[in-house]
Amino acid sequence: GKLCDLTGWWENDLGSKMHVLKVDSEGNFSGEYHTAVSSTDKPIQPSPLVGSQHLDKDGQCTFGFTVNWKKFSDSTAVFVGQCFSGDNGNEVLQTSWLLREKVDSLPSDWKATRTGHNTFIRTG
Ligand SMILES: O=C(CCCC[C@@H]1SC[C@@H]2NC(=O)N[C@@H]21)Nc1ccc([N+](=O)[O-])cc1
Repeated sequence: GKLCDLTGWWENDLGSKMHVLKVDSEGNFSGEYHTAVSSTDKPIQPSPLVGSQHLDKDGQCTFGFTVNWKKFSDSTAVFVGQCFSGDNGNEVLQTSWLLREKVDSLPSDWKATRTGHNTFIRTG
């Protein structure tokens, strides 16, 4: 089957958009994350992402990437997931994420990490 190459534009169930610029021969990639939601009241800005994927021939590769929200919030998200080719050939990315916000002190560390999941499909 075809290689699962994450290059391109993706949209998730929250309406966030991800642009993967280029996947190199090692599976490393970079891009930009345009989140549709945030828990900071600062204006949302596109934020850089870096990640890596497997380049399996069956097209159902696993991957991970990190988003640094440096432009508008002192927090970091990591996503891990797998690409699945639907029956109609459409690719779906099933992901889980951890979102770490910066907290003021160690006693607040317990409440600093959120987790969730997002599904992404390619945008036209
Ligand atoms: O809000 C933020 C930065 C934006 C996070 C967007 C998350 S990433 C996982 C999920 N999937 C998406 O597409 N979008 C959401 N950081 C932040 C978090 C917490 C606090 N806080 O003060 O609690 C402040 C800023």
